[in-house]
Amino acid sequence: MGAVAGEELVKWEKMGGVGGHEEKILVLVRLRPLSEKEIAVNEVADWECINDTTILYRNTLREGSTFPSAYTFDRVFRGDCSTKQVYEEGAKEIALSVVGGINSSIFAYGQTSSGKTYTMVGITEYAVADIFDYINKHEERAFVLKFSAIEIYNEIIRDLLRTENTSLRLRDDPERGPLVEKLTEETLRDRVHLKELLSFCEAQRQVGETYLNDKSSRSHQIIRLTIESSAREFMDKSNSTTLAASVNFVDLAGSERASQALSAGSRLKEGCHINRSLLTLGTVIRKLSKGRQGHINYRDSKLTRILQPFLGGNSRTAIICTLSPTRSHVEQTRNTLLFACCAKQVTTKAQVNVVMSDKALVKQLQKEVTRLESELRNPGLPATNCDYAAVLRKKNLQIEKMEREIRELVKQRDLAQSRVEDLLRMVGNDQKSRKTGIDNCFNMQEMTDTWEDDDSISESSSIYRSDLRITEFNNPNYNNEDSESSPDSKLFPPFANKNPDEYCKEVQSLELEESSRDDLEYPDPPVSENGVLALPWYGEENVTIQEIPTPVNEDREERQIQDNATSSVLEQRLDDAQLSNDSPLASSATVLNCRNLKLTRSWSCREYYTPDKTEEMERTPLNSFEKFFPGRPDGLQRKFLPLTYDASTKLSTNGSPSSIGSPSMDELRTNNSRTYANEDITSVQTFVAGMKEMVKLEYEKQLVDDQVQMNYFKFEKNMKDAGVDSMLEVPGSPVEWSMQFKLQQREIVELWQTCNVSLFHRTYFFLLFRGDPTDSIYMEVEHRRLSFLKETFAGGNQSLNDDQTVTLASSAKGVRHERDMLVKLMQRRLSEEERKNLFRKWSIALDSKRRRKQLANRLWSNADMNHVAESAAVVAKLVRFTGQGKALKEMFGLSFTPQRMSYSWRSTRVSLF
Ligand SMILES: Nc1ncnc2c1ncn2[C@@H]1O[C@H](COP(=O)(O)OP(=O)(O)OP(=O)(O)O)[C@@H](O)[C@H]1O
Repeated sequence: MGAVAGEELVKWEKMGGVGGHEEKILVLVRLRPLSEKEIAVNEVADWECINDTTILYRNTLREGSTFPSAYTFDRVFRGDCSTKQVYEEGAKEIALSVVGGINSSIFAYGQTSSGKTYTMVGITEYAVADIFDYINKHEERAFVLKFSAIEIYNEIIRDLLRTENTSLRLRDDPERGPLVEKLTEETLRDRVHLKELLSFCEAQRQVGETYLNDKSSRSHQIIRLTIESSAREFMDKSNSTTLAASVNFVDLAGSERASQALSAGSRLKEGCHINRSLLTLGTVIRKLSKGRQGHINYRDSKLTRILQPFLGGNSRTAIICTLSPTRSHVEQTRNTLLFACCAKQVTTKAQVNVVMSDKALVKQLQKEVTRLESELRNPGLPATNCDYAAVLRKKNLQIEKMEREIRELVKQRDLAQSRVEDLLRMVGNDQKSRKTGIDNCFNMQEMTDTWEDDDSISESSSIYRSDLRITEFNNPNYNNEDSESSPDSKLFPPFANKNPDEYCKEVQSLELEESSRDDLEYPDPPVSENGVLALPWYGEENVTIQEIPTPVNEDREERQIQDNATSSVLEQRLDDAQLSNDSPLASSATVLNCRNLKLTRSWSCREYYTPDKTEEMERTPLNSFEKFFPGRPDGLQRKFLPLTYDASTKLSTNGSPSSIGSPSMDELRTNNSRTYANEDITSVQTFVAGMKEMVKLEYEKQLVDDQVQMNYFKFEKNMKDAGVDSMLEVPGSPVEWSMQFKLQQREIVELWQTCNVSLFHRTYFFLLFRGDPTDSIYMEVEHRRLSFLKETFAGGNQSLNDDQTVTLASSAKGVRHERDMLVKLMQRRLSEEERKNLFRKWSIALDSKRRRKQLANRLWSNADMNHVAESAAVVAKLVRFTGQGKALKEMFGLSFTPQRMSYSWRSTRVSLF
């Protein structure tokens, strides 16, 4: 035996020694034989150990039970096995770990009368005997054995070495774990002394007679033997160490059913406490078996608090589950087996507990004091070699910290940079949209190619083409009803009644492209195969629903912005432009040529440069605003109409309906000789000034990339100086911005309503700008634009839209036409069921007439926000608009005038909104 313990110690030291070693709890099952009493009443034994590890329930088939019939454990012992065998073949290895400085615990768990006490008494005796044998055989070591014993009776801790019935307190020691205060700890003199103490404890323990057990233990008993050992050779030496560990023999009280134990009175109360604490133990074991995740309720009972270190901590643990074989106890037996199954999964991490001698401790502390003193004397210098390691560690920590800071700063810089780019892009895209509108320069052939491909994937297609119709509805001769009967109207009703001389050219190309399509009535916008809305005015960030592709067949060389331009050229051009601002009649020669700008990252230029499509454009004198449009390359001049910006300007009207949508550069065209009289002109001027700063900054950004953040602040300042600060102000707190957004959104909705703005535009805008802080600038622009429009209409004036004037009446007519289109889209794009659902939702009687018309008329009919949201959802569904994409947002651009996004395709003008 001594050899076993010695080998055990060596093994444990090899396995990790002081560092600890994880292992599962050893689970043993012991089946007791039928008692005489049970045999007398013809009880049947339903359990059988079929081998050394498996126990079988024999009546599963008969009962048709859903419980498993066989259970496997580390070791099972049949009824005829002796306790000695159980000890030798199961618990011994664990119990004797204690002599090697490793804590160990042997539990007995099972229902009442299953044989726990019977087993534990034997196990304790054998273990103690082996321990003493070991001690006797290892005279080279000096051993000190201490004995203590407690019982937990009705949740009260009692010292079993004392006769008085005093309740002991339990406290948590930070180093030693749970401690029972004032517990008697006897130092053992010899084996006889231990036997006496064991007998004394047995006598002290609460035992009572129940129906199931004449001597039923009514408490949980924990006997602890603490063993300290030191090598005699080193005992008086400074480097002597002591191994110290405890072995716990735990005889739990047995779970019982009051009905079966026929307990009453104090027995019943005891039974309640026993069951409750065992339930907690079961819960703890179950949680531990799942890997110690979450809170483990050790503190729910004194038993689990005390056992905590032995259940999942620094201890080797064996649990002996004792079973009664009788059929009448089958349920309790199964519960015990389930507990055993959980216990099998629990791991503990035992370690060799080395205790330093006082002398060794003093010596080590003295060494530490010397080191600290030396450090104090030479604060800058490491006192010893080991200090170098400390200094190195410190430096490494500093380096790590600095690296973290650098990473953070880089992140901040990138953030600032992207913000600058966003702002520039917003301003730039506004220019782009204007430029696109003016220049008709995008590659419409590509567009056509893509939009021919797939109708099903076109998201906002109907808007695109529907707006084509809207534009053409500007023709006062157009008659919607008549168009139905016209063959041409099947293709493009808006064109049907146009004067052929006027429209023939415009329609021709569309007809050619569209004639093969089946559903030409509402042609879709350019969409690539992957669902990309191919609106080329986005250049690198081509307008997409899901993604942003690079335009196909892009003439890179032509688009490439010249890299050799200098800052002075840029400045000169800006000055020229400024000059032109002062002189509206400045010649086209002063137009900024973005190709000459050294703006390699200037999306505002290269994305629009498609000279091949604009060759026929005429060069005309430009107004100051146009001249400041940096995206215009040489040769892209086209015939500009005079800028009509003055709200008070009366223009001739042709009475053509037009819904008002997003602004375009077209409406900035005005007579060069016209004076800028109203305050909005100031906005344009300041915008121009801001643009100048923006271009400058773009240039600077390239030169001093690392100073992006500084440029950003400069940019902001310049824009502020230029009078557009309010538009660029980043909203304050999220709450503040949220409130501001909601307010502004409400006002915009009201203005849309007042100004008869295109329903499609409303839908797009409403779905795109949902309150992201970066939306603030778009919200502001939209608000200003609509306010201006409202004023214009209120003064009885007209606004110039494209080459047609827009009045409140014409806008209303445009909206009416949109509603007509929605009616048709409902028929085409919604199933009957979907339509019915919509009618129900919008309270339209299913048997009423012109239901689609009714619904279309209700959409966007008031400014209630719920109504608005629902209207937008319906329109979006009809036009297949998903409302995603930053690029789409940018499509709205920055503008200060009422305008439409107009694009031309060959000679055909197409309006987006
Ligand atoms: N393996 C066994 N072989 C023979 N007799 C046994 C065995 N196990 C238990 N017994 C007998 O069964 C009876 C009950 O045993 P024991 O008191 O140890 O049960 P227990 O589980 O401790 O019960 P309780 O929880 O009520 O204290 C005793 O008379 C005991 O001698």
